[in-house]
Amino acid sequence: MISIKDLSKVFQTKDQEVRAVDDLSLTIDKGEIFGVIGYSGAGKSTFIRLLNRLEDPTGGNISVDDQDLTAMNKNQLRIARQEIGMIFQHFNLLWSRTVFDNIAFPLEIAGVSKQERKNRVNELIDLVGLSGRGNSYPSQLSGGQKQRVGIARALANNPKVLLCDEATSALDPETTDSILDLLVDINEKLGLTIVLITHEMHVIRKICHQVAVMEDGRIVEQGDVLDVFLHPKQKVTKRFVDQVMGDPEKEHSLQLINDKYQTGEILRLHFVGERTNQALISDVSRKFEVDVNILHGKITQTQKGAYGTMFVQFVGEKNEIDRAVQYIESTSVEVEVSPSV
Ligand SMILES: Nc1ncnc2c1ncn2[C@@H]1O[C@H](COP(=O)(O)OP(=O)(O)OP(=O)(O)O)[C@@H](O)[C@H]1O
Repeated sequence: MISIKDLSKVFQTKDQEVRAVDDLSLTIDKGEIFGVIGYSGAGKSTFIRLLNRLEDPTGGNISVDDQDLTAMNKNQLRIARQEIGMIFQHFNLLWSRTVFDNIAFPLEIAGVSKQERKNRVNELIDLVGLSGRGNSYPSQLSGGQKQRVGIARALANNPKVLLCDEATSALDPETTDSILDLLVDINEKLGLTIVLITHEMHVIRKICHQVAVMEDGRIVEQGDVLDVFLHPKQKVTKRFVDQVMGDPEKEHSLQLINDKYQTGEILRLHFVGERTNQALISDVSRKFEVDVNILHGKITQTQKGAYGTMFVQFVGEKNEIDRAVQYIESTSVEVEVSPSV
């Protein structure tokens, strides 16, 4: 769907050359929610602006649906851009226009008739959950509502790709979640490919299928969100994973657990997929003669299922504990008995 090859952007300032994007290659599949995460200065904004040529590359190619964006002239680019919607951190709405007229704007530019515009805008207002607010002005809306207008406007021309430039960074955590839910909803309903940049791992965890970690203009790690969460390789990736998970073993030393709970058996459960912790724990207590105490842990949900670590204590006959452990081993949950410090 999107194929990026050897993409570079060099900014020439008075006294130095900045390689904001440095020889970057990436493939993004159709229908995917693809997140790029990095700290400030990593080159994320430059990267996403290159994807619709708001920024012209110094080198390399970008193809969307086998169309080479980098080879297009202005006129071809104008048409191609109708297939690529974009939303921004600070919404970029037209303040003197109503919600309705903001969303209608790209349709006016595309030469869509008045009646068709009206139908399409009303449809979009409903899709983003702003029914009844068509006549409001942006200044009368909350941050979350403004971003909903931004999303509706970006979707007006039925794009195949939606680019999100730190779309939730200006919003509080609850509003962030509702906007992220809306993006997932749109991705599922419309089969839209979404590329987002962020510095928040929470955003990646909650909605992305794939993640790329960016540092100094390059992708230093990339993969399935769950895989990257489970096996972060680079230091920078580990720091991002710690942002949402903390490190359960650091926070609560195993030694402490072992000292405190000396009866039964201590187990470390590692959730890596579909099963939720509640289902497994209640299954075990129902099926076997063991008491299960949850001691400590953190499980989080990603688009590909639950993941995280949990420490539990099983109390009961050794025989029953062994059977319960065998049962857990037959599931997707990894189990370690008497984990070492
Ligand atoms: N127009 C420009 N002229 C010169 N240097 C630039 C320009 N735009 C970006 N840069 C430089 O390119 C590098 C990458 O910047 P970019 O804004 O893409 O990073 P970022 O990861 O999006 O960070 P932030 O989230 O802080 O915007 C930085 O060193 C920045 O100073």
